[in-house]
Amino acid sequence: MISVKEASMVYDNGCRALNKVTFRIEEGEFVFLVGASGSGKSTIIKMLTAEVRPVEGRVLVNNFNIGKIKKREIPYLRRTLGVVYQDFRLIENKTVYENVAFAMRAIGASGKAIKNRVPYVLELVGLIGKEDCRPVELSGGEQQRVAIARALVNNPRVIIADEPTGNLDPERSLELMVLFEKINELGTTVLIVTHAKELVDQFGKRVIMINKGEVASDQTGGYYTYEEE
Ligand SMILES: Nc1ncnc2c1ncn2[C@@H]1O[C@H](COP(=O)(O)OP(=O)(O)OP(=O)(O)O)[C@@H](O)[C@H]1O
Repeated sequence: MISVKEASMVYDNGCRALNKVTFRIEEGEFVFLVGASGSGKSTIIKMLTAEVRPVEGRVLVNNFNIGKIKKREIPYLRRTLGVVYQDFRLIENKTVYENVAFAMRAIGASGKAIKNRVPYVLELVGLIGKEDCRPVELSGGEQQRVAIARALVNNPRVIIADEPTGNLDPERSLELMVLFEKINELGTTVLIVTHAKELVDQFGKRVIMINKGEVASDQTGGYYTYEEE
């Protein structure tokens, strides 16, 4: 569960990126986070992953209090979150299988657990047959699926994706959103930052719109609009 209450965030240079932001995301929800460039979406993601801290207000993520979290607790917070970035961030000299298995090894999973789990997530994201490929041998959409498999492999409670379709064509973007929907149906909470207006409208999910560091609207049902400055 994610609970953000009256949270503000100010960068070191004095830029007030978030101003008294409030929203709550329950277990199992599917939420789009939208807003113009510079409105504060990435800052919200950074706050949820404890890369930055609120200067006021309260932010709870899966029972961790981000304002008070100790440095040594941050890896445990992050294990409850699977984060997917626009630029994939895969390890270039490892295969698809190894990229995903690596995330399990990093938290000390047994060889047996890895052998059981990795094929399951690769099948879930539609990458069976690509296990031995290196990222350079894959399309953009396939690379993004590897990133999603890696984010999912440790069974996080929440998947957070920052512009996951930013580098994909409309057809691949739609397929990717369908995959996120499937992951959500299997029980994982999904939070997606996106500029892909058509997709957001098409899926009819809850949409939180950020404008100049504040929540401008929070409603379910798709259609949204904002002015790019
Ligand atoms: N490291 C930083 N130091 C100082 N100011 C920053 C930093 N990162 C972001 N900002 C500022 O904070 C505000 C919010 O930025 P943020 O990256 O959260 O926006 P965004 O909605 O994710 O934009 P985009 O859609 O372009 O990725 C902007 O005014 C930006 O200039």
